[in-house]
Amino acid sequence: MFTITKEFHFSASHQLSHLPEDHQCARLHGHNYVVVVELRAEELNVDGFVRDYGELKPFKTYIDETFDHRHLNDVLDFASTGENMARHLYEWCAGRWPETTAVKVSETPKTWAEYRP
Ligand SMILES: Nc1nc2c(c(=O)[nH]1)N=C([C@H](O)[C@H](O)COP(=O)(O)OP(=O)(O)OP(=O)(O)O)CN2
Ligand SMILES: [Zn+2]
Repeated sequence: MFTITKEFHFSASHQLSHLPEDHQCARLHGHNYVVVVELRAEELNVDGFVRDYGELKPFKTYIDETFDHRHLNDVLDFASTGENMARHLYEWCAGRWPETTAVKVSETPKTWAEYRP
């Protein structure tokens, strides 16, 4: 089994308004997000790739245009927890690249949320 990963970055603000008022994440704040997409294949293609990293460029475009320097509450119809973001981004990738196996999202240098169905 072969596994490849590629990392993407964006900066955004959000507010987890469903949390109690005294929760720090209920306040408006921002993160420098890191997203890692993982793809797997039993066999390599004729180029020796699981998939060319360059083919993931539309994901960078999607992230840049949809999330970068935006307020996530304005662009998402679900609460922007790391877990929900990871699932949303996994579904976006898996709909295009069937080799997608997981997406991880980091909000801070110490935290990671992963969606792996
Ligand atoms: N399971 C989750 N818990 C939390 C999420 C999340 O998405 N999933 N999000 C947040 C906050 O938005 C943010 O990520 C901050 O989290 P936290 O690590 O608690 O904050 P600090 O960086 O201030 O933590 P320190 O331990 O003080 O460094 C919260 N929880
Ligand atoms: Zn946050």
